[in-house]
Amino acid sequence: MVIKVEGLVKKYGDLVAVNDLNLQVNQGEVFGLLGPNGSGKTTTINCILSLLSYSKGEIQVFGKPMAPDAYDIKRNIGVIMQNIAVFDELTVLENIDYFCGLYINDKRKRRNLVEEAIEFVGLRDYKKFVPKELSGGLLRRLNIACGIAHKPKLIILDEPTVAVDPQSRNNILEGILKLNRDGATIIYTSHYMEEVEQICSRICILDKGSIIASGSKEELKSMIDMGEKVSMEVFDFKEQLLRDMKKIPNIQSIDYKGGRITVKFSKASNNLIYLLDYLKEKNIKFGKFYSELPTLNDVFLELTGKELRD
Ligand SMILES: Nc1ncnc2c1ncn2[C@@H]1O[C@H](COP(=O)(O)OP(=O)(O)OP(=O)(O)O)[C@@H](O)[C@H]1O
Repeated sequence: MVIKVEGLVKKYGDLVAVNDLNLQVNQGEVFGLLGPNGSGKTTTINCILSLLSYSKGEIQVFGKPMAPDAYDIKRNIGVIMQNIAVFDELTVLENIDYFCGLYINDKRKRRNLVEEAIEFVGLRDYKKFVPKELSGGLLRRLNIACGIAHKPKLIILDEPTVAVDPQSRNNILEGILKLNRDGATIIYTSHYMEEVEQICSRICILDKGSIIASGSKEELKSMIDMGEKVSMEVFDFKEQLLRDMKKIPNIQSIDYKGGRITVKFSKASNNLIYLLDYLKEKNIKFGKFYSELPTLNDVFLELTGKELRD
Protein backbone atom coordinates (compact mmCIF):
# COMPACT_ATOMS: atom_id res chain seq x y z
CA MET A 1 0.00 0.00 0.00
CA VAL A 2 1.37 3.42 -0.93
CA ILE A 3 -0.77 5.61 1.34
CA LYS A 4 -2.86 4.82 4.39
CA VAL A 5 -4.80 7.56 6.16
CA GLU A 6 -6.76 6.70 9.29
CA GLY A 7 -9.12 8.97 11.21
CA LEU A 8 -7.67 12.23 9.85
CA VAL A 9 -9.17 15.37 11.38
CA LYS A 10 -7.98 18.85 10.40
CA LYS A 11 -9.52 21.99 11.84
CA TYR A 12 -8.91 25.62 10.98
CA GLY A 13 -10.19 27.28 14.15
CA ASP A 14 -13.81 26.14 14.45
CA LEU A 15 -14.02 24.97 10.85
CA VAL A 16 -13.61 21.21 10.42
CA ALA A 17 -11.96 21.03 6.98
CA VAL A 18 -11.29 17.25 7.11
CA ASN A 19 -13.55 15.13 9.24
CA ASP A 20 -12.42 11.64 10.34
CA LEU A 21 -11.18 10.72 6.90
CA ASN A 22 -9.93 7.23 6.04
CA LEU A 23 -8.37 6.33 2.73
CA GLN A 24 -5.93 3.94 1.16
CA VAL A 25 -4.07 4.24 -2.10
CA ASN A 26 -2.64 1.07 -3.60
CA GLN A 27 0.45 0.74 -5.72
CA GLY A 28 -0.17 1.33 -9.43
CA GLU A 29 -3.49 3.10 -9.03
CA VAL A 30 -4.65 6.36 -10.54
CA PHE A 31 -6.56 7.42 -7.48
CA GLY A 32 -9.03 10.31 -7.82
CA LEU A 33 -10.14 12.64 -5.06
CA LEU A 34 -13.26 14.30 -6.43
CA GLY A 35 -15.17 17.02 -4.64
CA PRO A 36 -16.52 20.54 -5.07
CA ASN A 37 -14.47 23.63 -4.18
CA GLY A 38 -13.86 23.75 -0.45
CA SER A 39 -14.58 20.04 0.17
CA GLY A 40 -11.12 19.48 1.68
CA LYS A 41 -9.05 18.00 -1.17
CA THR A 42 -6.05 20.33 -0.85
CA THR A 43 -6.13 20.14 2.94
CA THR A 44 -6.09 16.32 2.76
CA ILE A 45 -3.15 16.35 0.34
CA ASN A 46 -1.22 18.86 2.48
CA CYS A 47 -1.77 16.69 5.57
CA ILE A 48 -0.60 13.58 3.68
CA LEU A 49 2.55 15.46 2.70
CA SER A 50 3.07 16.70 6.30
CA LEU A 51 2.94 20.28 5.04
CA LEU A 52 0.15 20.93 7.54
CA SER A 53 -0.19 19.75 11.11
CA TYR A 54 -3.50 18.07 11.95
CA SER A 55 -5.64 17.55 15.02
CA LYS A 56 -5.97 13.76 14.86
CA GLY A 57 -5.18 10.76 12.71
CA GLU A 58 -2.41 8.52 11.39
CA ILE A 59 -0.77 8.82 7.99
CA GLN A 60 1.59 6.28 6.46
CA VAL A 61 3.34 6.65 3.12
CA PHE A 62 5.21 3.68 1.58
CA GLY A 63 4.44 1.78 4.81
CA LYS A 64 6.19 4.30 7.11
CA PRO A 65 4.77 7.07 9.31
CA MET A 66 4.82 10.37 7.43
CA ALA A 67 6.52 13.32 9.14
CA PRO A 68 7.75 16.78 8.10
CA ASP A 69 11.35 15.53 8.10
CA ALA A 70 10.70 12.12 6.46
CA TYR A 71 13.06 12.98 3.58
CA ASP A 72 13.55 9.35 2.50
CA ILE A 73 9.78 9.24 1.81
CA LYS A 74 9.57 12.71 0.29
CA ARG A 75 12.36 11.91 -2.19
CA ASN A 76 10.02 9.42 -3.83
CA ILE A 77 7.08 11.80 -4.11
CA GLY A 78 6.44 14.32 -6.87
CA VAL A 79 3.99 17.08 -6.05
CA ILE A 80 2.21 19.33 -8.50
CA MET A 81 0.32 21.93 -6.53
CA GLN A 82 -2.71 23.90 -7.61
CA ASN A 83 -0.81 27.19 -7.49
CA ILE A 84 2.04 27.32 -9.96
CA ALA A 85 5.36 27.33 -8.11
CA VAL A 86 8.23 28.17 -10.46
CA PHE A 87 10.95 30.83 -10.43
CA ASP A 88 10.09 33.83 -12.60
CA GLU A 89 13.71 34.68 -13.36
CA LEU A 90 14.75 31.16 -14.43
CA THR A 91 14.12 29.70 -17.89
CA VAL A 92 12.04 26.57 -18.47
CA LEU A 93 15.19 24.43 -18.54
CA GLU A 94 16.72 26.09 -15.47
CA ASN A 95 13.50 25.73 -13.48
CA ILE A 96 13.22 22.01 -14.17
CA ASP A 97 16.93 21.56 -13.49
CA TYR A 98 16.58 23.36 -10.15
CA PHE A 99 13.70 21.19 -8.92
CA CYS A 100 15.28 17.99 -10.21
CA GLY A 101 18.53 19.04 -8.48
CA LEU A 102 16.78 18.94 -5.10
CA TYR A 103 16.77 15.15 -5.48
CA ILE A 104 19.43 14.23 -8.06
CA ASN A 105 23.05 15.35 -7.51
CA ASP A 106 24.72 13.58 -10.43
CA LYS A 107 24.93 16.23 -13.17
CA ARG A 108 24.87 13.93 -16.18
CA LYS A 109 21.99 11.91 -14.83
CA ARG A 110 20.15 15.12 -14.07
CA ARG A 111 20.70 16.53 -17.55
CA ASN A 112 19.10 13.42 -19.06
CA LEU A 113 16.18 13.53 -16.64
CA VAL A 114 15.57 17.22 -17.35
CA GLU A 115 15.62 16.62 -21.12
CA GLU A 116 13.23 13.70 -20.68
CA ALA A 117 10.84 15.84 -18.63
CA ILE A 118 10.94 18.63 -21.25
CA GLU A 119 10.10 16.14 -24.00
CA PHE A 120 7.43 14.58 -21.84
CA VAL A 121 5.45 17.80 -21.36
CA GLY A 122 6.12 19.01 -24.91
CA LEU A 123 8.17 22.10 -24.05
CA ARG A 124 11.14 21.41 -26.34
CA ASP A 125 10.58 24.66 -28.27
CA TYR A 126 10.34 26.72 -25.07
CA LYS A 127 13.47 25.67 -23.15
CA LYS A 128 14.90 29.19 -23.07
CA PHE A 129 11.62 30.95 -22.30
CA VAL A 130 11.00 32.45 -18.87
CA PRO A 131 7.61 31.75 -17.21
CA LYS A 132 6.03 35.08 -18.10
CA GLU A 133 6.52 34.28 -21.80
CA LEU A 134 4.44 31.10 -21.53
CA SER A 135 0.66 30.75 -21.92
CA GLY A 136 -1.37 29.45 -18.94
CA GLY A 137 -1.40 25.92 -20.36
CA LEU A 138 2.34 25.84 -21.06
CA LEU A 139 3.02 27.19 -17.57
CA ARG A 140 1.01 24.32 -16.10
CA ARG A 141 3.07 21.89 -18.16
CA LEU A 142 6.26 23.48 -16.77
CA ASN A 143 4.86 23.12 -13.25
CA ILE A 144 4.29 19.42 -13.94
CA ALA A 145 7.77 18.91 -15.45
CA CYS A 146 9.29 20.42 -12.27
CA GLY A 147 7.35 17.94 -10.13
CA ILE A 148 8.09 14.76 -12.09
CA ALA A 149 11.60 15.14 -13.54
CA HIS A 150 13.21 13.14 -10.71
CA LYS A 151 10.95 10.13 -11.56
CA PRO A 152 9.07 9.80 -8.27
CA LYS A 153 7.19 6.60 -7.41
CA LEU A 154 4.19 8.57 -6.16
CA ILE A 155 2.89 11.63 -8.00
CA ILE A 156 0.30 13.91 -6.45
CA LEU A 157 -1.46 16.39 -8.70
CA ASP A 158 -3.81 18.92 -7.13
CA GLU A 159 -6.21 20.35 -9.75
CA PRO A 160 -3.51 20.51 -12.45
CA THR A 161 -5.88 21.50 -15.27
CA VAL A 162 -7.64 24.50 -13.77
CA ALA A 163 -7.88 27.26 -16.40
CA VAL A 164 -5.94 25.49 -19.15
CA ASP A 165 -6.83 25.25 -22.84
CA PRO A 166 -8.24 21.93 -24.16
CA GLN A 167 -4.99 21.03 -25.94
CA SER A 168 -2.88 21.39 -22.79
CA ARG A 169 -5.57 19.63 -20.80
CA ASN A 170 -5.39 16.59 -23.08
CA ASN A 171 -1.61 16.71 -23.04
CA ILE A 172 -1.68 16.73 -19.21
CA LEU A 173 -4.23 13.91 -18.89
CA GLU A 174 -2.45 11.70 -21.42
CA GLY A 175 0.85 12.46 -19.69
CA ILE A 176 -0.55 11.36 -16.33
CA LEU A 177 -1.68 8.05 -17.80
CA LYS A 178 1.77 7.55 -19.34
CA LEU A 179 3.47 8.22 -15.99
CA ASN A 180 1.16 5.61 -14.49
CA ARG A 181 1.96 3.08 -17.24
CA ASP A 182 5.65 3.71 -16.54
CA GLY A 183 5.07 2.61 -12.93
CA ALA A 184 4.09 5.67 -10.87
CA THR A 185 1.15 5.64 -8.49
CA ILE A 186 -0.97 8.74 -9.04
CA ILE A 187 -3.23 10.80 -6.79
CA TYR A 188 -5.32 13.23 -8.75
CA THR A 189 -7.62 15.80 -7.19
CA SER A 190 -10.22 17.63 -9.21
CA HIS A 191 -13.68 19.08 -9.22
CA TYR A 192 -14.01 18.14 -12.92
CA MET A 193 -15.89 14.86 -12.91
CA GLU A 194 -15.19 14.22 -16.63
CA GLU A 195 -11.43 14.19 -16.02
CA VAL A 196 -11.69 11.96 -13.00
CA GLU A 197 -13.90 9.54 -14.97
CA GLN A 198 -11.45 9.60 -17.85
CA ILE A 199 -8.26 8.72 -15.99
CA CYS A 200 -8.92 7.38 -12.48
CA SER A 201 -9.15 3.67 -11.70
CA ARG A 202 -10.58 4.37 -8.23
CA ILE A 203 -12.38 7.45 -7.00
CA CYS A 204 -13.22 8.88 -3.58
CA ILE A 205 -15.96 11.48 -3.52
CA LEU A 206 -15.40 14.11 -0.88
CA ASP A 207 -17.98 16.50 0.54
CA LYS A 208 -17.50 18.83 3.52
CA GLY A 209 -14.32 17.05 4.57
CA SER A 210 -15.76 13.52 4.56
CA ILE A 211 -15.64 10.73 2.03
CA ILE A 212 -19.22 10.02 1.03
CA ALA A 213 -18.52 7.21 -1.46
CA SER A 214 -15.62 5.41 -3.07
CA GLY A 215 -15.01 2.82 -5.76
CA SER A 216 -14.51 2.54 -9.51
CA LYS A 217 -16.72 4.81 -11.59
CA GLU A 218 -18.93 1.83 -12.40
CA GLU A 219 -19.26 0.96 -8.71
CA LEU A 220 -20.11 4.56 -7.81
CA LYS A 221 -22.77 4.74 -10.50
CA SER A 222 -24.30 1.47 -9.38
CA MET A 223 -24.82 2.96 -5.88
CA ILE A 224 -27.57 5.30 -7.06
CA ASP A 225 -31.15 4.64 -8.12
CA MET A 226 -30.98 6.65 -11.32
CA GLY A 227 -30.82 4.46 -14.43
CA GLU A 228 -30.77 6.97 -17.25
CA LYS A 229 -31.46 10.55 -18.13
CA VAL A 230 -33.36 11.64 -21.24
CA SER A 231 -33.25 15.15 -22.56
CA MET A 232 -35.55 16.31 -25.36
CA GLU A 233 -36.39 19.51 -27.14
CA VAL A 234 -40.10 20.34 -26.89
CA PHE A 235 -42.27 22.77 -28.80
CA ASP A 236 -45.46 24.40 -27.39
CA PHE A 237 -44.47 23.66 -23.80
CA LYS A 238 -47.15 23.89 -21.10
CA GLU A 239 -46.66 23.31 -17.33
CA GLN A 240 -49.43 20.72 -17.42
CA LEU A 241 -47.23 18.51 -19.58
CA LEU A 242 -44.73 18.03 -16.74
CA ARG A 243 -47.51 16.98 -14.37
CA ASP A 244 -48.98 14.56 -16.94
CA MET A 245 -45.62 13.02 -17.81
CA LYS A 246 -45.02 12.13 -14.15
CA LYS A 247 -47.48 9.26 -14.73
CA ILE A 248 -44.98 7.50 -16.99
CA PRO A 249 -43.57 4.50 -15.07
CA ASN A 250 -40.17 4.75 -13.31
CA ILE A 251 -39.79 8.53 -13.58
CA GLN A 252 -37.67 9.91 -10.72
CA SER A 253 -37.75 13.55 -11.67
CA ILE A 254 -38.73 15.79 -14.55
CA ASP A 255 -37.69 19.39 -15.29
CA TYR A 256 -38.11 21.97 -18.01
CA LYS A 257 -35.35 24.48 -18.81
CA GLY A 258 -34.28 26.34 -21.96
CA GLY A 259 -36.74 24.63 -24.27
CA ARG A 260 -35.80 21.12 -23.10
CA ILE A 261 -37.43 18.60 -20.83
CA THR A 262 -35.04 16.42 -18.81
CA VAL A 263 -36.41 13.20 -17.41
CA LYS A 264 -34.54 11.00 -14.94
CA PHE A 265 -35.60 7.36 -14.72
CA SER A 266 -34.85 4.91 -11.96
CA LYS A 267 -33.08 1.67 -12.96
CA ALA A 268 -35.66 -0.44 -14.80
CA SER A 269 -36.29 -2.07 -18.18
CA ASN A 270 -38.14 -0.41 -21.06
CA ASN A 271 -37.92 3.18 -19.76
CA LEU A 272 -37.41 4.64 -23.22
CA ILE A 273 -40.24 2.58 -24.67
CA TYR A 274 -42.66 3.91 -22.02
CA LEU A 275 -41.58 7.46 -22.76
CA LEU A 276 -41.80 7.19 -26.55
CA ASP A 277 -45.16 5.39 -26.34
CA TYR A 278 -46.48 8.22 -24.18
CA LEU A 279 -45.23 10.94 -26.53
CA LYS A 280 -46.77 9.15 -29.52
CA GLU A 281 -50.09 8.48 -27.81
CA LYS A 282 -50.46 12.13 -26.73
CA ASN A 283 -49.13 13.36 -30.06
CA ILE A 284 -46.46 15.51 -28.40
CA LYS A 285 -44.00 16.99 -30.88
CA PHE A 286 -40.34 16.88 -29.90
CA GLY A 287 -37.05 17.79 -31.57
CA LYS A 288 -33.56 16.59 -30.59
CA PHE A 289 -33.68 13.66 -28.18
CA TYR A 290 -30.73 12.32 -26.13
CA SER A 291 -30.44 9.48 -23.65
CA GLU A 292 -27.46 9.39 -21.26
CA LEU A 293 -26.23 7.06 -18.53
CA PRO A 294 -25.61 8.55 -15.05
CA THR A 295 -22.49 10.67 -14.55
CA LEU A 296 -20.51 11.22 -11.36
CA ASN A 297 -22.41 14.49 -11.03
CA ASP A 298 -25.63 12.44 -10.78
CA VAL A 299 -23.97 10.29 -8.12
CA PHE A 300 -22.99 13.39 -6.17
CA LEU A 301 -26.44 14.92 -6.60
CA GLU A 302 -28.24 11.82 -5.37
CA LEU A 303 -25.90 11.39 -2.38
CA THR A 304 -25.76 15.03 -1.25
CA GLY A 305 -28.75 16.76 -2.85
CA LYS A 306 -26.52 19.30 -4.59
CA GLU A 307 -24.53 19.68 -7.81
CA LEU A 308 -20.84 18.85 -8.03
CA ARG A 309 -20.31 21.58 -10.58
CA ASP A 310 -19.63 25.16 -9.52
N1 LIG B 1 -5.52 28.27 5.71
C1 LIG B 1 -6.83 28.16 5.90
N2 LIG B 1 -7.44 28.82 6.93
C2 LIG B 1 -8.76 28.71 7.15
N3 LIG B 1 -9.60 27.93 6.42
C3 LIG B 1 -9.07 27.25 5.39
C4 LIG B 1 -7.67 27.34 5.08
N4 LIG B 1 -7.43 26.55 4.01
C5 LIG B 1 -8.63 26.02 3.65
N5 LIG B 1 -9.59 26.43 4.48
C6 LIG B 1 -11.02 26.01 4.44
O1 LIG B 1 -11.06 24.60 4.57
C7 LIG B 1 -12.03 24.03 3.72
C8 LIG B 1 -11.39 23.04 2.78
O2 LIG B 1 -10.55 23.76 1.88
P1 LIG B 1 -9.64 23.04 0.79
O3 LIG B 1 -8.81 24.10 0.13
O4 LIG B 1 -8.94 21.88 1.39
O5 LIG B 1 -10.75 22.51 -0.23
P2 LIG B 1 -10.58 21.99 -1.71
O6 LIG B 1 -11.52 20.85 -1.87
O7 LIG B 1 -9.14 21.75 -2.00
O8 LIG B 1 -11.13 23.23 -2.54
P3 LIG B 1 -10.45 24.01 -3.77
O9 LIG B 1 -10.61 23.13 -4.94
O10 LIG B 1 -11.28 25.25 -3.85
O11 LIG B 1 -9.03 24.27 -3.37
C9 LIG B 1 -12.71 25.20 3.02
O12 LIG B 1 -13.87 25.54 3.75
C10 LIG B 1 -11.68 26.30 3.10
O13 LIG B 1 -12.30 27.57 3.11
